Amino acid sequence: MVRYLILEDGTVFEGMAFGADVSVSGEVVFTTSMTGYQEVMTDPSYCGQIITFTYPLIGNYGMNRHDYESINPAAAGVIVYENAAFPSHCESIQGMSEWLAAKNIPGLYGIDTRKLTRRLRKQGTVRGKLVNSCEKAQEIVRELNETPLITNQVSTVSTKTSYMLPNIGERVVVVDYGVKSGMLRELSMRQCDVVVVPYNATAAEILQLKPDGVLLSNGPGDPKDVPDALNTIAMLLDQNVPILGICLGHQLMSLACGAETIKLKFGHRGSNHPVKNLLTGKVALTSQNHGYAVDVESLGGTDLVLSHVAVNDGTAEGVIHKKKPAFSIQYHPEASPGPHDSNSIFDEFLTIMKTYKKEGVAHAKA
Ligand SMILES: NC(=O)CC[C@H](N)C(=O)O
Repeated sequence: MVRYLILEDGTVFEGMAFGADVSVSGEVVFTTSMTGYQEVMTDPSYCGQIITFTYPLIGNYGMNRHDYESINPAAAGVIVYENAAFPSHCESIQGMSEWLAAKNIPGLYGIDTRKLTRRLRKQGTVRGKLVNSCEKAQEIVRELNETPLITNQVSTVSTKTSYMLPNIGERVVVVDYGVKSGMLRELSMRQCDVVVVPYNATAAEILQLKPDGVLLSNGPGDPKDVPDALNTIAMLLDQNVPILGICLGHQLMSLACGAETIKLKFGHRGSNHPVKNLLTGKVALTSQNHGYAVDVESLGGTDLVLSHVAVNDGTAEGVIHKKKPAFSIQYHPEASPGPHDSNSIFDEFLTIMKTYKKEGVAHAKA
């Protein structure tokens, strides 16, 4: 069956349908990851977006039981060049198309994904719609131009109630803005006693859980769409609670400290983005998925120091608080299938929590 991608500027790509038979609109983005499509498609940070894979063959090892970043995917749609119709892997339990159909996500294959990607790089990310007929293309283009991007993604993907992943180590409260299960896995592997709370949990509710540290998770959309989080984070900083912010969590912590965020032209999505640690001079390859970034210029008047930069475009990739036990990074140290260069970020967080616990600082005012 034929399927089309219609962009807000009127461009039409004709390809073939796979996955669910529904039409969706969303922000069209591209990822350069060569593997890990199951993790990408289930990462809640893609909520409302149509993901284009630049790697030409996707779906070849099927879908397995383990590689979910969330059980209910939030991505709007998927675009690939070739969709492997006959996956082969001993752990595969389902083909990608079957899985997408079950999750009500439409897919488009057989279009020139290089052409689409070049367009997104040139023009920046655009709104688009996946449809089975382009008869009403003009109407669709008008609709795309008149409808703003959705802004409620965090409340859509965040947990509605708190839950625990009990263990014997440090108590970490994870504020779920759209948390990837990989982050919880990294904390559990380090025996952290994890409590996950909804995105709108108040500072009082978080402090009542007596955290040794707070992890501000990744999540979808514009950080400025979650204004209530800023006050909560500022109060946690004020109480000297050790904080690690990742991706959206990093952007929110930066905003809470008075910095600004900007929208990137076409974002960073892929698993080989080089990041330079300005403190050690070392470069790590990282997995990334973000469309916004902390504005380097805006850090000047704040208590934040720029700790990491993207080698490709010089944008901010991490900050450290000058006076509080808090730091945050834009990339994904928990990345699965990798790279694992930055996995030690979780160990650093653990060290900070242990130090503060020993010195009794974290609970001093709680
Ligand atoms: N992975 C994330 O947390 C992404 C953060 C934010 N939604 C952005 O696109 O920049």
